[in-house]
Amino acid sequence: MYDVAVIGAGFAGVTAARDLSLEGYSVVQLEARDRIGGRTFLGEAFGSSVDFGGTYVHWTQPHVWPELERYGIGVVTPMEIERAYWLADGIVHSGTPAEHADVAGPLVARCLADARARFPRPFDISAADTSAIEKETLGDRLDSLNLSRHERDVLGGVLASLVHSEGEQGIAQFLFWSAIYFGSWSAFLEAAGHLPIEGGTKRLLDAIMGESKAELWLSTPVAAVEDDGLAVMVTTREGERIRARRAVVALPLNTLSDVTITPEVARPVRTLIERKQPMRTRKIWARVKGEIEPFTASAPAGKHPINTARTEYRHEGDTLVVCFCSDASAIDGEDREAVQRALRLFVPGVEVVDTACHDWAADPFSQGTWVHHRPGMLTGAAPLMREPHGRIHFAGGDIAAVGVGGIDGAIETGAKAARDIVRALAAGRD
Ligand SMILES: Cc1cc2nc3c(=O)[nH]c(=O)nc-3n(C[C@H](O)[C@H](O)[C@H](O)COP(=O)(O)OP(=O)(O)OC[C@H]3O[C@@H](n4cnc5c(N)ncnc54)[C@H](O)[C@@H]3O)c2cc1C
Repeated sequence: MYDVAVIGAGFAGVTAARDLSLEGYSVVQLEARDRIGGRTFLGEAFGSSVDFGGTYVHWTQPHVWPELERYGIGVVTPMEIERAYWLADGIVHSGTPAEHADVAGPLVARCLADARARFPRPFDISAADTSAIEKETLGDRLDSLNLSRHERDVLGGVLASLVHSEGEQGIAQFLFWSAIYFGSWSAFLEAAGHLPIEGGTKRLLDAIMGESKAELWLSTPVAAVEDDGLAVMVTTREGERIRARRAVVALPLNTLSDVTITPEVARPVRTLIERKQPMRTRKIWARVKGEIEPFTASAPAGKHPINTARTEYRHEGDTLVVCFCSDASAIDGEDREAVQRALRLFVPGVEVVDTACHDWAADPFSQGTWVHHRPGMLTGAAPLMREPHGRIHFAGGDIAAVGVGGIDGAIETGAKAARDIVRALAAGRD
């Protein structure tokens, strides 16, 4: 019998496995894919390495930053952006980033004006009454602002990299993210999407794994996790059974309905698992010919197949552009011509040489991208999942308390699960 079975080897799982194994516990880590990293994935494209999933970190993020410092890993300085394009009311506008901010800033401020009042102490979600906003979707909020079509498109464009479905995503998570950054959406965006890890996310994962003493089993999807009152029995899809004193379930929310959890979880948690979280976006890398002028571009969800694009790196005389598409089904990321057509709306004549992407929505071991909670879930079911369920401890960026939706949150929850287990086992609570 192992002390702990950790299921999933994304950032949450590898953090939990490292921390527990360094405390002297025997740990087995079961991962469905043939690689670690989950929704972060440093892959090969254009004769180089690019991150197909989670990428950006920031020094204001309290969990990932100490990890980078622990292993002496830096971040990449982003390319200075010179031009902004934004699609509004059917017309592409352009200006300097400051001119775009002047147009968009007041609209974002109106949309998220109550962020700090709703979440005065973001680490304590019960600090204020959130019941009203937890019934509200992003679409409800946009409708309530009485915006002109032009204004709604400008605002929709600023939010677009984080939108799949205005009618399904709760406004609460937008307000929460803004509140973490003292009510400044632009500060949140800078933290969430600016600084890639030098050498890619795999470098940090490998550093964590290098210290971990856990036994890693790749290509081992788990089918069931049962707390039988004495210990936890983990059953793989192949039928192998592994017994442990405790288990960490560090799986994407959208895959949890494929795993039988016994005893049954609380009803709100079951609802969260069954309804899944709605984010089915797409991230596409485009190699564009030449060293083009550094730009950002935005279009509201549903109004263009590419909703945000940004020049990211120079590469052998060309430029790598990262694109986010609100709806994965709206564009085939492998279709060079479709990507070129979509980018030409913003930058006429731009020549796309090659594209690369990973389909996170169709991937059975993610079934979506980063989490965005439906109304009611951020302050309802997610906090319940952060508490131990008998000997089973859930972890993952999808249920994080502060870093919800990101690498930082994955590390936050992996470390918390490890602490909870160390405390429980040290107290003799098997
Ligand atoms: C396109 C994209 C862009 C993103 N951009 C950013 C960003 O810039 N910055 C940021 O901070 N975050 C970003 N994110 C979010 C971030 O990547 C995730 O929040 C974070 O990596 C989640 O880590 P995790 O360990 O909770 O889950 P995951 O990384 O999903 O790990 C879960 C693991 O469980 C495994 N698994 C699934 N089912 C089973 C099973 N049945 N049995 C065993 N194993 C199983 C999976 O294979 C996976 O390895 C992005 C995500 C995507 C998809």
